[in-house]
Amino acid sequence: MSSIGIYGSQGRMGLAIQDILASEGVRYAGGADASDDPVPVAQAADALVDFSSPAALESHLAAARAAGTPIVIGTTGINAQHHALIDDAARDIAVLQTGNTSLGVVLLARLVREAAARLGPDWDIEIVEAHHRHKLDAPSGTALMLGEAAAAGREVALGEVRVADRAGLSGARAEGTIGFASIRGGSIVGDHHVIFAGAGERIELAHLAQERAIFARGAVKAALWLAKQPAGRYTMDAVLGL
Ligand SMILES: NC(=O)C1=CN([C@@H]2O[C@H](COP(=O)(O)OP(=O)(O)OC[C@H]3O[C@@H](n4cnc5c(N)ncnc54)[C@H](OP(=O)(O)O)[C@@H]3O)[C@@H](O)[C@H]2O)C=CC1
Ligand SMILES: O=C(O)C1=N[C@H](C(=O)O)C[C@H](O)C1
Repeated sequence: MSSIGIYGSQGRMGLAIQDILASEGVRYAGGADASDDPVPVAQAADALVDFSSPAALESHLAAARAAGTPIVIGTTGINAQHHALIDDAARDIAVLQTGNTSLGVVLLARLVREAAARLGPDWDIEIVEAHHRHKLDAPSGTALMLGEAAAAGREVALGEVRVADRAGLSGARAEGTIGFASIRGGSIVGDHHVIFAGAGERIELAHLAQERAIFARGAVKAALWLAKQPAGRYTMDAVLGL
């Protein structure tokens, strides 16, 4: 039986993953949280999942690398420096980083890329996400992932067209930009709408998460798949065979 260790084990996602391990036929190798040493769990597990904090990413990657244990990074709010750390670790171990582990969102990103490629820049792209009141980062990792998909469809770099703040006298919308808006409230698990607004018509592609178990199942599936891969950086598309 394969075993999985969890960084962020006592958080919302950590507990959701622990809830489903037995039914997925997986052994729990233990977890680590803010005040714990990440090394023992890395040594005990066949694969790790990280749903904790960007501040912990460097030490979690170092522990996984030292133990030679593959790791799924689900933590969001990560920046270019974090991505460089992930690329570096992926020279020695298998690492999968994703803003969303659900099958539905991975497929949605495909559809967004396709729509963005077929609709010209006169179709404005806006991404609206809604999450629970406890979420720390914005835009969500998923919104950024969908933005990357839209930008890839248009063959532009997201960093050059991204607009995340329209407070104040922001002026008319610049053609070709991709806008982001974030809503926070109550217990919303995670909603994402990608709006393609044309002249006189609009297309909306959306994913509505109704329970955290969808992310937990995807994370476990990814970890079991990753445990069999050689060193390298992977995405959920590969896990799901898309
Ligand atoms: N990719 C995906 O599909 C999904 C990603 N997420 C992302 O996962 C992350 C966690 O979300 P969620 O479970 O809701 O958050 P929670 O705040 O509920 O849990 C975070 C957990 O991480 C631990 N933690 C915080 N800081 C550190 C640290 N420095 N070192 C080790 N552990 C730490 C906390 O431990 P302590 O309590 O001791 O501080 C806590 O157990 C977020 O970034 C979120 O956006 C969430 C859902 C799906
Ligand atoms: O913090 C959350 O809860 C979630 N975070 C991820 C994100 O930032 O996109 C995934 C999911 O939407 C839930």
